[in-house]
Amino acid sequence: MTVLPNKYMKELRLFPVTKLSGVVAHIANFVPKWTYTELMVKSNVHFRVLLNKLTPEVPKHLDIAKKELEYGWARDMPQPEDWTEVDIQEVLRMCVARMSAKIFLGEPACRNLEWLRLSINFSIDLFACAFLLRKVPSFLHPIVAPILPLRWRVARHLKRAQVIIGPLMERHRECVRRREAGEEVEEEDTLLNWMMDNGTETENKLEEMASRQTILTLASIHTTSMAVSNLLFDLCANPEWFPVLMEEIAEIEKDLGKLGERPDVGAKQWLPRLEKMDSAFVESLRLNPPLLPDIQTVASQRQAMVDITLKDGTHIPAGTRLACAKADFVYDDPATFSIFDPMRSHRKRYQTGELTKHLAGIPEKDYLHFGYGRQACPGRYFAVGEVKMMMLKLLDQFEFRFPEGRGRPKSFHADEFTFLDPRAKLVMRRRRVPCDKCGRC
Ligand code: HEM
Repeated sequence: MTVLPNKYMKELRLFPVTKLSGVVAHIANFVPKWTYTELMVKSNVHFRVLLNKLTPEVPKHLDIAKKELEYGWARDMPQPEDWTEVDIQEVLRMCVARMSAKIFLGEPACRNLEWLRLSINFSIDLFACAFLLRKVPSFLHPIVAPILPLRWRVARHLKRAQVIIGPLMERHRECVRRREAGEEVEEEDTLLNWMMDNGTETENKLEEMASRQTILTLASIHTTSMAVSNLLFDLCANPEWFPVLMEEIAEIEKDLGKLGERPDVGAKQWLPRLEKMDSAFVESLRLNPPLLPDIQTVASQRQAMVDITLKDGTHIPAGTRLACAKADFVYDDPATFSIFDPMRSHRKRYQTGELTKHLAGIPEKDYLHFGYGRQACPGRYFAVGEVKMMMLKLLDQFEFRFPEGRGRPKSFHADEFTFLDPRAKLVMRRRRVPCDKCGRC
C-alpha cells in the first residue's frame, strides 16, 4: 500500500471511480475470487440506489425505519427494572438489522427472523473467511478455499438469501405488470424495488440481486450498531455527559414532543436539532472508526485503475493500492487528541460560525470516518439518523454503566478493520429517578 501525505486528499477526492476506485480497493480486502464478492466491482446498482434513492429521501426512510425500530424494540430490548448485565451489542445489531431490512426489502423479510439472523451472521462469516484466506499465500487459495467450512457457510447464506428474496422480486414484477395493464396497485416503497426498476438485466438476476442485498448488509449493519455501542461505552466511561445529552433531548421535546408523537414532525425536523448528540457521535467515531487500523494512520483506500499524474507531477502507476495519511484537527494538540471530548465539534461549529460543517455525515479532510470525496459512504446520512434515533430511545428509557470491576472495552484491529470486543457487555436498568434539572434523568 502506498500512503500519500494528507495534502493530496483534496485532489484525490475528485477522481471518478473509473480512475481511482474505492470499491475495488475495499473488495480486494475480502479475497473476492473466493468469497463470492466479485460482483460488487462488476457493477454498482448498490451504490446508485443509495445515492439516487436513499440519500435524497433520507427523512422519509428514517420515518419508515423508526416504525420498524418501535416494532423491534418491544421484542428485542430487555426492560430490566433492576441493574442487569445485557449483551447490548447483540440487541443493537438486531435493531439495526430490522431497520435495514425494512428499507431495503420491506415486509415480510424485515419480520423474518431467518433473514435478520442471516443478515447479521453473513458479515461475521465473510470477514472470518477472508481473514483466513489472507493468511494463506494466494497460490494456495485454489486448494484451501474449496475445503474451508467458513466459505461453505458464506455460500449457504447466499443460497438462503435467494429463497427469501426471490418471492419479493416476483411480487414486484407482478405489481409492475398489473400497473402496466392500467391497474392501481399499492406497493411498499423499498430500495429493492428501485434497484429492480433501475438495474440492468444482469443486476436483476435473482442470484446477483440476492448476493448484492446480502453483501449490502455487511456495509450497513455492523458499522451502525458498532457506532451506537461505541458511543454508549464512551458515555459510560464519561458518565457526566449523560445529563448533558438528556437535557438537549428534553429541550427539543418541549418544542416538538417526542419523536413520532406529532404527525407534522418527523425525522427531518427532529433529528438535526440533536446538535450535542451529533458532536458526541463525531467524537466517538473519531476515536473508534470502523475501517481504519487506528486513529492516526490512513483513510479512504483506493486502487488506481489507470496511470495517474497529480498536479505536482507525482506519478501513480495503474494498479497501485493507495491511501492518504490522516490529518485531524486535534493533531495540533497532541495532549487532547486521545481524550473523549464530546463537545469538540459542537464548539468548533460555534467558534468558527461554520454551522453546516463539522457534523456527523459531512466528510472533511480532517474527519474521514465515512470516507471522503465522491466515493464517501453513500449510506452515511441514513446511518447518522439511525444512530440518533437509537440513542434517543436508549437515553430516554434506560440508565447504563459498566459491569462491576470493568471499564471501557478496548477495540482490537485486524488489518484495516476495527472491532469492538464481542464479549463487552453493559449493565442497564429502566430509568426511574427524576432529575431536578431536566425532570428526566
Ligand atoms: C456508522 C455507520 C457507518 C460508517 C462509519 C460507515 C463508513 C463507511 C466508510 C468509511 C466507507 C468507505 C468510504 C471511502 O472509501 O471513502 C463506507 C462505504 C460504504 N458504505 Fe458505509 N458506513 C456506515 C453505514 C452505512 C450504511 C447504513 C449503509 C447503507 C445504508 C452503508 C453503505 C455503504 C456502501 C454501499 C459503501 C461502499 C461504497 C462503494 O461501493 O464504494 N454504510 N462506509
